[in-house]
Amino acid sequence: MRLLEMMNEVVFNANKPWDKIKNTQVKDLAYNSSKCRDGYMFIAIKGESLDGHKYAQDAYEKGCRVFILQDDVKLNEDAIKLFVKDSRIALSKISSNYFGNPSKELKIIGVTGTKGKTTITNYLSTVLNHAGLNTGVIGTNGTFYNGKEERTANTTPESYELHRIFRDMLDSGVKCVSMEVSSGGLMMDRVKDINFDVAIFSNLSLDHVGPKEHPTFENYLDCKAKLFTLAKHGIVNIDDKYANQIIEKATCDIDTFGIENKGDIVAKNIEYSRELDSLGVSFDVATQNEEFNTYICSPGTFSIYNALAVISVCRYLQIDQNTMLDALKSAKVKGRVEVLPVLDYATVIIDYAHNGVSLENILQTLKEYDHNRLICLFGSVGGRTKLRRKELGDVASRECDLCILTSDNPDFEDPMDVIKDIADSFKNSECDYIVEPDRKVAVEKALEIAQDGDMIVFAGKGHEEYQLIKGENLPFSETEVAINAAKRIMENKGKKQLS
Ligand SMILES: CC(=O)N[C@H]1[C@@H](OP(=O)(O)OP(=O)(O)OC[C@H]2O[C@@H](n3ccc(=O)[nH]c3=O)[C@H](O)[C@@H]2O)O[C@H](CO)[C@@H](O)[C@@H]1O[C@H](C)C(=O)N[C@@H](C)C(=O)N[C@H](CCC(=O)O)C(=O)O
Ligand SMILES: Nc1ncnc2c1ncn2[C@@H]1O[C@H](COP(=O)(O)OP(=O)(O)OP(=O)(O)O)[C@@H](O)[C@H]1O
Repeated sequence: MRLLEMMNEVVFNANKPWDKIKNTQVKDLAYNSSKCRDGYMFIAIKGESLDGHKYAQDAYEKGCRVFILQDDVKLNEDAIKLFVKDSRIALSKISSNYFGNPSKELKIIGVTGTKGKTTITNYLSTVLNHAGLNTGVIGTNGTFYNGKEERTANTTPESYELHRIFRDMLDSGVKCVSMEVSSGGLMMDRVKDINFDVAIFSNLSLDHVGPKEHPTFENYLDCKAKLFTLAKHGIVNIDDKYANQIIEKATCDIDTFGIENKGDIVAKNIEYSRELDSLGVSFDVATQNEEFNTYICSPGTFSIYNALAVISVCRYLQIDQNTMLDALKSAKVKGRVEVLPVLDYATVIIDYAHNGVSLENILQTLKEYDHNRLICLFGSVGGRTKLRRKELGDVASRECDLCILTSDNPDFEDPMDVIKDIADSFKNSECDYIVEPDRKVAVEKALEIAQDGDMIVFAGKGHEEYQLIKGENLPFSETEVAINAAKRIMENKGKKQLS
């Protein structure tokens, strides 16, 4: 591709005369020197831990002759150096140009917020695909479209990856993209050159503030709000404490949703239902002109908010109402409040909740259903802040009847040290707990002690199919362990296996 085509709309100074730049061709671009090949352009980024400029020489040795730089670096005479103010911003524009600006031809819906991003994006793709709009998903669980699946390093991948994925989606017939937009992605300008059709705000609570993330909560909020300056239309959860601040910073028109009495669309007459293989909720949706009943097979108030976000998008995109309601009825997301129908006398749930806010949400939600004991199995990641262990321990010891403390990605830390920190929260609590560092044995124990009407939550792993131990992701499927253990238990009780 012509270098100048790639640099379209990028402001730069060059170390070479116009004639030389004008005729230069570039094969591809890379922001990591290890990915550089002969004829590539290298973009040097000043990162959180390293400075990409230090790797320019490495890129040169691999055959790069065009360099996008913020600072000058010493390179051989034949290197073309293009100086920009901010390399990450340049990366975004250059990537979009290189892949032919695919986001302009796709309908892109971005979801931001502390909780609910994965759930809303997946619900959206279920509904839109059901309505005949070929929809791809980008987020924490990876990238999915047309039967293709790709793991990505970030919830919101780097701009180069995003535009590459958009191009492939477009070429394979995708019309619409439902993507998670993390505050980190917004802070690092990964989505700067995306034309969002719709932006959604689910909620905001304290998270991702600290080293290598956001310096302050205000910065976290500002980054989330940025999405509403990149979109044509916004959809906001008006019941959230920070909704008005998001709306004030938005440059697009906004629709709102809420429960009971606020918002352009409102949920009311809420009823919970519990079956062996599902926990659901039905409610009426009221708009200015109409009212209709909705059912979703996910429990609690937060699921209603997630569904309202999806309903708002469908209304904006003019999706047929019956098609939408039909798809919402069965929309599920792997590892998000996923009910495993394995015991015929207790409800077993796998959920990704791995911080205080989300664990509190799921536990309080489950308590709204009739139950015997509420049992929670969980651990906390090793080698990270002890605050998360305390908040998880505090919430679980307050909300549950029994807890099973186990491992959750201990990495290089001794799982028993993490468990001891969590157990501190139980000192002044009436909640009993069992310690079992081996997560497989812990899951088996939890199912063995289950009684009639119990609700058992396996929290933390969600969709993850590994356990991070000593720097290595070792295969571990909580679902598989639970299904096998439950089969044995049902057999021993002389009962028919369920799944
Ligand atoms: C701390 C952080 O945010 N790091 C992100 C960042 O890496 P970085 O640019 O700081 O990388 P660095 O290691 O300092 O290296 C600087 C530059 O040198 C280059 N390099 C490095 C080594 C080498 O040999 N050659 C070379 O060229 C690197 O490619 C890079 O361009 O940019 C990378 C590309 O975009 C990200 O993959 C990476 O995310 C890491 C994996 C991460 O964990 N990030 C978290 C904080 C994050 O982004 N999370 C959000 C979800 C949370 C939220 O809601 O905000 C997400 O969207 O995933
Ligand atoms: N709207 C919501 N409000 C509060 N909690 C929620 C909401 N939706 C889901 N949850 C809870 O948070 C957990 C994570 O949900 P989800 O993965 O959809 O959020 P996310 O924004 O993608 O989170 P993360 O950034 O941790 O991946 C769920 O398993 C559930 O327990």
